[in-house]
Formats: sequence, structure tokens, C-alpha cells
Amino acid sequence: MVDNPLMTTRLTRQGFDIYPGFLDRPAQEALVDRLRSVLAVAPLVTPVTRRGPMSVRMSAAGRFGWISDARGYRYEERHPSGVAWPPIPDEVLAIWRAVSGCARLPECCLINWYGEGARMGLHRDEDEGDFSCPVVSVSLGDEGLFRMGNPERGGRTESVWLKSGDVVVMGGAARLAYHGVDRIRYGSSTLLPNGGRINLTLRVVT
Ligand SMILES: O=C(O)CCC(=O)C(=O)O
Ligand SMILES: [Fe+2]
Repeated sequence: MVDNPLMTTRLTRQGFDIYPGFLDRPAQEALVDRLRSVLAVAPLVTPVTRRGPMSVRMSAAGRFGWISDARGYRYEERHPSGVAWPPIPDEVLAIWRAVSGCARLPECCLINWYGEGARMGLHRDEDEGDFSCPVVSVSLGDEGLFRMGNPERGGRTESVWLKSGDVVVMGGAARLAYHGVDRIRYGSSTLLPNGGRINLTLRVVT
């Protein structure tokens, strides 16, 4: 982690707080190692929505994981295999403590995996019971084009290429703002041996 992350923050017009390069390369590598152990217990799955399978594969750590299947989408206390989600790694909780400004700890660390061609449409994170804490997002691996919108659908948007080690805080007016990932630059980072992008989102759920 950088010594004083507050020195590097950039506030977008939409109110999203971006910390470019929050994690240095060794910290990114250590985090990927920890995530490998999480995914060994709770493997990535392809969520299915009414519009069909998502291009992003997902897993989670923490008390809750977010699931979307034929029964709809919701937070669940177990992976579809029946195992409890593994605990959120300490390194991830340290990022939350440094940037969230929230006294509570996250109850869900969603793990999104973007392979070549994967994207995530514009959406709001609104399935949580409490919006007073921000959603904190951590990017690892290939660059992703992150689009930031407004609390209502439509209006002007602003886009930024998120790089490996960047952290985004969606709090205040940005907590319920639309956002998504238009595309990734597959193979732009050497962090993950087979390319791709990992994004973690930390949320207070209840
Ligand atoms: O991949 C990203 O940068 C954003 C992920 C996201 O918006 C989500 O998981 O809700
Ligand atoms: Fe989101």
C-alpha cells in the first residue's frame, strides 16, 4: 500500500473517489495469492440473469456472496456448492480500513473475473440493506474501462481506464450511482499468468 493514499485520490465529476496505484506490485501479487486460496474453496461460477449468462465469472468471500441464477439474484451465505464463503483476507480488510471511512467491516467481498471480451453493463449496487457505507472496488490484472454515471439512469457519464492496483470508493452520491465496465484490455498486465482482470467489491450488506 502507498504510504499516504489520501495524497493520490482523484474525485471524478460523478463523485467516485479513485486512488490510482493504491497497491504496489508486491501487494498485488500477495493479494492474488490469497485470492487463489479463496477460489480453491469457492470456485468461480457464471451467474445467469434473465438476459442469459453473464460474461463475468464470480465468487465471493465473507459472510455473504452475491448470486444470480434461475431463481433470481440475491445475497447468499453459501456458495452454490453448499460450502460457506471463505473469510475476507486480512489484506483486503486493510484496504477497506484505509479508504472506506466506515466503522463497520464489509460483509461481502465479491470477486469478479473478466476474461477476454468480458464486460459488465451499467447497474447500481442496490441489493444491500444499508447504503451509509461505500462500496470499495479493487482492480487487479488487465486494465478495465470503468464507466461512471449518475444516481438515475441516463445523463452524462465519465470513463476511466482502471489499472492493476487502483482502488475506487463509491460513497456519498456515488454509492447509488450507475457504473459498469465497457471492456478490458486483454493482456495489458502481466500480473495474472493467463491474462484477464480481477475486480473485488467490498460491501456492507445488512
Ligand atoms: O469490475 C468493476 O470494476 C466493477 C464491478 C462492479 O460494479 C460490481 O461488482 O458491482
Ligand atoms: Fe457495481
